[in-house]
Order: sequence, then structure tokens, then C-alpha cells
Amino acid sequence: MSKITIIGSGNIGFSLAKGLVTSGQFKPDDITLTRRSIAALKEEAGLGFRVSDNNPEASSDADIIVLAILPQQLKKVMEELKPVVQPTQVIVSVVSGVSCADVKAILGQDKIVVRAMPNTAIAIGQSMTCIASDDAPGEKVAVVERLFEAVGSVVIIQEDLMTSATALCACGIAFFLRAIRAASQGGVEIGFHAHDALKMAVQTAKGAADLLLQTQNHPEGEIDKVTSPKGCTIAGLNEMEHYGFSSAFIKGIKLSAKKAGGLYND
Ligand SMILES: NC(=O)C1=CN([C@@H]2O[C@H](COP(=O)(O)OP(=O)(O)OC[C@H]3O[C@@H](n4cnc5c(N)ncnc54)[C@H](O)[C@@H]3O)[C@@H](O)[C@H]2O)C=CC1
Ligand SMILES: O=C(O)[C@@H]1CCC=N1
Repeated sequence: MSKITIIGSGNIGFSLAKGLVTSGQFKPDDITLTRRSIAALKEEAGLGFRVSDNNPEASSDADIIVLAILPQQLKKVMEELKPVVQPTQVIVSVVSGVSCADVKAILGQDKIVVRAMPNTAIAIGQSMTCIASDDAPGEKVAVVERLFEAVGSVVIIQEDLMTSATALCACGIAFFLRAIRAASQGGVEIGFHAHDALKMAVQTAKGAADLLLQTQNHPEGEIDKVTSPKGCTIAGLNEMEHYGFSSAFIKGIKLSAKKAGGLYND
């Protein structure tokens, strides 16, 4: 069983830790979570995770070190870790906009660095995680692939597509959540109590996603099955398109991708 240290128990770091335990492949005791203050790690400690406010100490005996801090916090943390990180350890960075070369520039060219871009559904084993490395595919990348397969789906991509993956998948979960909220707000306007409207919108979204996952059909093919001629679905869809629904989604994803690429030196 690997020992994992997650530097930065924030939204994604803690979600990853919870997902790994829920997967049954790790015990809380196998995972160390760090923050700048121990007092901020009360919830983590209560769940049985190891906790620390000392990044070098927490990383020294880990098989896998996950960097899960903000891009702006990374340089300082890497300087702290530099004296302890070994070439036998696998460093996984989930930090947006920071390349493997950026990490190696501080931690050393002999280090194994793999980038991973998960989303917060990792907490329930439903992440879409993209993985990239600037090294030739090998056993260490396979280790990271298996780690993230325990908590969702994995696609291995070229490193230059990592900011695009950030926008589509990591930011993307927020975009779909906002779409669900909008649907539920529409539901309230047409007569449902908020909690019913939300439940209906959530299950409808889940059904749409599962339909595509299970049939592998194209969304437009499934939409064609819903839009009866002269019917109410096509009327609603076209009204949304007149107001720029698809265009707004595409523009949002493009802006997120642009922003994701520039966060390290922000
Ligand atoms: N939130 C998300 O859905 C995703 C975030 N990411 C990336 O993950 C990274 C973290 O993002 P979030 O979790 O959203 O941010 P966050 O702010 O929730 O988490 C960062 C954590 O790092 C801790 N931290 C700060 N300085 C530290 C230090 N010196 N030592 C130890 N811990 C320290 C903070 O206390 C905080 O708990 C970012 O680089 C982001 O781009 C990647 C994929 C998804
Ligand atoms: O908003 C952000 O910058 C981070 C990266 C991807 C998801 N959250």
C-alpha cells in the first residue's frame, strides 16, 4: 500500500483524500494532509487522516506527494520540499497552469513529476481526471493512472492540452452545476417548490449524462429523440440558443482555458 502526502488540504486536496478512502483502496492512515496550521486540519484529523503543518516532514516518507495548493503558493512550498524530495518518490501536481518543467526547475531534473487535473467529484469517485507527463510513459505514470482510476475516469493527454483539460473538466463541473441551478430556477417559475425543482433538475441531468455514457450516442442524436415536430422541446431549445446558450458555454470554456494557463505568474 502506497503512502500519500497531500500538500494543501483545501477543496481539491481534501476531496481527493476522501475519494481515495471511499474507494476502499486506501485507509485514512495511509494519507497525510497538510496545511499551514494544524488547527485548520481538525476535520481531517477527526476522519483518521494523518495531519501536519510541516510539509518537508510530512513528505519525507511518502511514496506519492500530491501538490494541491494554489499556483501562487507553489514556489514557496517547492523551495521547502526541495531538500527532502527523492527521485524514487512520485510527485503529482494538480496545480493549474504549472508545467512539469516548472516543477522540475525547482525540485530537480531527476525528479518524477506527473500532472493530474481532477474535479471535485473525486470525493465520490466520479472525477474526470486528465493526466500528463513530460517523461516517456512508464511505471510511474501508470501508478498515477491507477491512483486516479480508483476515484473516477482517467484520460492520458499531451501536456500542452492540460490547461484545456482544466477548463473542460475541472472548471467544467461548476459550469454543469450552474446549468442545473438555472434549470431548477426555471422549475420554480413554472410551479415547483425549490427542493422539488432541484431534485427534478438533478435527476434529469444525471439521466442525460448516464444516457450518453451508457449508449455512447452523440448528444444531438438523443436530443432528436426528445424534440417532437412542432413540439415544446424544440421551442424551448431554440429560445435558449437565440439567447446564446451554446455560445455562452463555449466562450466560458475558452476564457477559463486562457486564464488557467496564466495562473502560475499571476
Ligand atoms: N478546486 C478544484 O476544483 C480544483 C483545483 N485544482 C488546483 O488545485 C489547487 C488547489 O485548489 P483548491 O483546492 O481549489 O484551493 P484551496 O485554497 O481550497 O486549497 C489550497 C489549500 O492549500 C493550503 N495551503 C496554502 N499554503 C500552504 C502551505 N504552505 N502548506 C500547506 N498547505 C498550504 C490552504 O490552507 C488550502 O487549504 C490549485 O492549484 C488549483 O488550480 C485542480 C483541479 C480542480
Ligand atoms: O478555479 C480554479 O482556478 C481551479 C482550477 C480548476 C478548478 N478550480
